[in-house]
Amino acid sequence: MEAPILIVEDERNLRRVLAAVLAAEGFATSEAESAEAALESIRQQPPALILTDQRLPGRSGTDLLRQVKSTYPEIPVIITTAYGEIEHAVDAIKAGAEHYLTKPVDEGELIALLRQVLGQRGRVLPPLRQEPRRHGLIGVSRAIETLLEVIDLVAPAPSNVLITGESGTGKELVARALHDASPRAGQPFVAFNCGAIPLELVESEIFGFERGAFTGATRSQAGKLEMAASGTLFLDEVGDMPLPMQVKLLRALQEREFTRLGTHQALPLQARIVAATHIDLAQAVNDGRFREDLYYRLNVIPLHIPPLRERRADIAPLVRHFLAKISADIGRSPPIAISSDALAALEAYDWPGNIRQLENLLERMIVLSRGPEIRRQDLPAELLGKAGSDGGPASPFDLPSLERQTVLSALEKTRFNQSQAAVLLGISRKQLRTKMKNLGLLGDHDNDDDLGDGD
Ligand SMILES: Nc1ncnc2c1ncn2[C@@H]1O[C@H](COP(=O)(O)OP(=O)(O)OP(=O)(O)O)[C@@H](O)[C@H]1O
Repeated sequence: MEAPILIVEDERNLRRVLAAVLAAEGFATSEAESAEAALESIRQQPPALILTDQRLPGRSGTDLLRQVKSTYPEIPVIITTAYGEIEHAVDAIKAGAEHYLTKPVDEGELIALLRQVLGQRGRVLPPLRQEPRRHGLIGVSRAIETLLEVIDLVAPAPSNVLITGESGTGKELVARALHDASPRAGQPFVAFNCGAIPLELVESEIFGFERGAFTGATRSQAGKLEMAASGTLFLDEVGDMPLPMQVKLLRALQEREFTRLGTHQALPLQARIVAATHIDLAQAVNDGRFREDLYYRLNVIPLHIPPLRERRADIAPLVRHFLAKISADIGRSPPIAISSDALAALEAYDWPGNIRQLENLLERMIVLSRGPEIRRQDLPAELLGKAGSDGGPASPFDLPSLERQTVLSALEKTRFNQSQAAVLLGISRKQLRTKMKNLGLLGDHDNDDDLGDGD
């Protein structure tokens, strides 16, 4: 589950209001009424971000900030100060706060700032609020319209769904949409990438384990199935699930119960399973790499998302959506525009990495661009086809993008767990951190110890 935003505020009503505002925007929250309570809460569950009032009983918000920065330097902190106490805000920024907000806090400003700070750290952000029926899925193509209709149709059913589509086509987004449109919306949505980690870990991650179940199991832990409760368990890259684990998952689905490793006590399986794969699972069944019986269990309702090149009508609305969203996330106002010939080039390109590639490219261009709009000549050569690669001046966006995208995508797939991302990339965690540093994905103050991992 996503790490929460920790709200530290001694005024109970204000704290509850802030929590409600953030929850309505889709953020998980936790609360503390003092610096001491906050430190305890951080020890138990490191938050994605801390939003703390400067004025607290006992130790101040700035004291809390200093303490957090010395032990958990990667956790961003936003301080709220009373109007007229700007000197506290200055102290806080000097002590390492990412930002400050003056009270009364403007809700829109707070949300925009949170999205910006968390987005910069690569956190998964809740989708921007959209008209309800579109579930955050941008697009005007027939394919998207059909997808939306099917989502509304199948969301209420308990049946398992198998989402297929190339990498970056929006499988996880669709899985979340299915969850949000279902009666399970109030329950957790838990995502798990089956391809990211070795067999022993897949099993303990999905089923959980009891203390002493294996060497190193120093405490009991609930698995993803248990965490999903009556919500949705999203099994990404299910085609990569090791065969022995497929057998165990099948048994759990058939018997509607499972056990944590190291115990015989059965727990009921209540979650809906939404699985996704970018490989041809039917082919994997033929090749003996995927169990046929499990395939049928998961594929009760198949949902296919076509690649972007087969629905080019969606490119322009997606570009407009990302230009506005990314500009807002990085605090760029007015949002950056795009020239019509640049847009035409984007519409003509084949997008092997689909929407994720489009989103990443636009982000890079917005961050690096100084002008008011993205022009055709700013686009990377590979996007302009042969005409672009004629030895003209190198585009400023032609950075070592492939490596960056590979690293980012591994991190995204593992929800920013660096150890798992390193396994995925086949390099050591240390090598990964060096790469991240070189690619500007790690701040200078990011520690080299184990605290660097995401949730
Ligand atoms: N129709 C859409 N409208 C808006 N954003 C989209 C759409 N489709 C995908 N995206 C965005 O594109 C990015 C990639 O989507 P997502 O992670 O869901 O893809 P995926 O198919 O699960 O990828 P992978 O197979 O690599 O895990 C996300 O940031 C997602 O929000």
